[in-house]
Amino acid sequence: MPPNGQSVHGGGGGLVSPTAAPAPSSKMDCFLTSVCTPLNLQFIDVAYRVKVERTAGPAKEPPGRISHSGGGGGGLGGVSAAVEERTILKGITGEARPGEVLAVLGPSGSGKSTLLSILGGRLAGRYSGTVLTGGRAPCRAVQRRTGFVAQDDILHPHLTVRETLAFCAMLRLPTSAPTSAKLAAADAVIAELGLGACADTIVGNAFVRGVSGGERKRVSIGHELLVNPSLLVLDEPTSGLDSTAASRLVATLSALARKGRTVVLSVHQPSSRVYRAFDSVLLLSEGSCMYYGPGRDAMDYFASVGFAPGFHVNPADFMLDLANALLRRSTAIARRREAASSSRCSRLTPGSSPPR
Ligand SMILES: Nc1ncnc2c1ncn2[C@@H]1O[C@H](COP(=O)(O)OP(=O)(O)OP(=O)(O)O)[C@@H](O)[C@H]1O
Repeated sequence: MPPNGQSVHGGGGGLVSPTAAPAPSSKMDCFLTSVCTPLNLQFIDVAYRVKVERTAGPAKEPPGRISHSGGGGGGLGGVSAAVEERTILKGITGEARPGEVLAVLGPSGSGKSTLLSILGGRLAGRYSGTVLTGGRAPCRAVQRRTGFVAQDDILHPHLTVRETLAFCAMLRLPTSAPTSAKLAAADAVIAELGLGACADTIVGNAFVRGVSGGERKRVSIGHELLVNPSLLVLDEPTSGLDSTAASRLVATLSALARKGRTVVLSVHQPSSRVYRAFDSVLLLSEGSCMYYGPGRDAMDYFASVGFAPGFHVNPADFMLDLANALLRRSTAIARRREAASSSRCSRLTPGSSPPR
């Protein structure tokens, strides 16, 4: 069911008809003010599968020797490769609303980045299910109003924060806009993200000392903020930050959301202070949704289905423990199944010694 009972258009990647959000009154309005067009994001039954090659075969050659088998069973050294399908996301449904922060939580490998890539329009046409922005399939105009902050940023280490954002403004804002307006947009973003104190410090990297980790993340967010996005998608924006810096960053993102933006972020292990800033939470475990709803209701939900912690815990820690426990259980079951099927296979392989 689509959230809020809204009508669903299309499927198979969710591209139906191109429809833009209402245009700003003048071309530069959207870049120089903090007002943006609200954009509701819905995702319905989103699944993502990949084909993975699984190599199997004798591989009994002495080390350092390459055997050239002439076809049949294919591959080097008689190693055969079987292609199998792996489901990374299994029917994920939810909604992110303007003015709110939706956090995607889950253990490593649970599918957070994949889901965010889909919601950020980076895997268009490669997933099944439906993604709707403003009730319709995402179009180019919506993509232009979507900011995507990847986990690993690429910033020039020798430019200052101001130079970085000014350079980005020159590249990303319309060519018709005057240079002074672009520089003003960069300054507006510096002010909005609280980067004033380090505006003239170089960004730096592992070899050149520059701004702090938290400031660096803000610069990456500033890159996207320059186009005043209605939808801001951030993959692990708090990774590598201490809890104070993480909390400050999430407070900034929350403030950006309160101005009418839709903010979706993934986070690995938030502190309880950070968790409180999330309006909605989606908990993933092995590509399945374990919980989707208001962050403040998550503990009550898990208590209602028989999982209540015996003492006061950070809700995020508790939810990740549950997701990890599920992961360990299903991994153990998969291993047992695999062991059972390989024992059956070896019984069937001609010439193989019987299993002991
Ligand atoms: N194209 C692909 N081919 C094969 N496996 C993939 C592909 N894309 C993702 N995966 C696998 O899907 C799983 C989910 O990956 P994803 O990066 O979304 O997880 P994550 O929750 O963001 O992890 P982390 O917190 O460690 O970044 C991982 O096991 C990953 O190896």
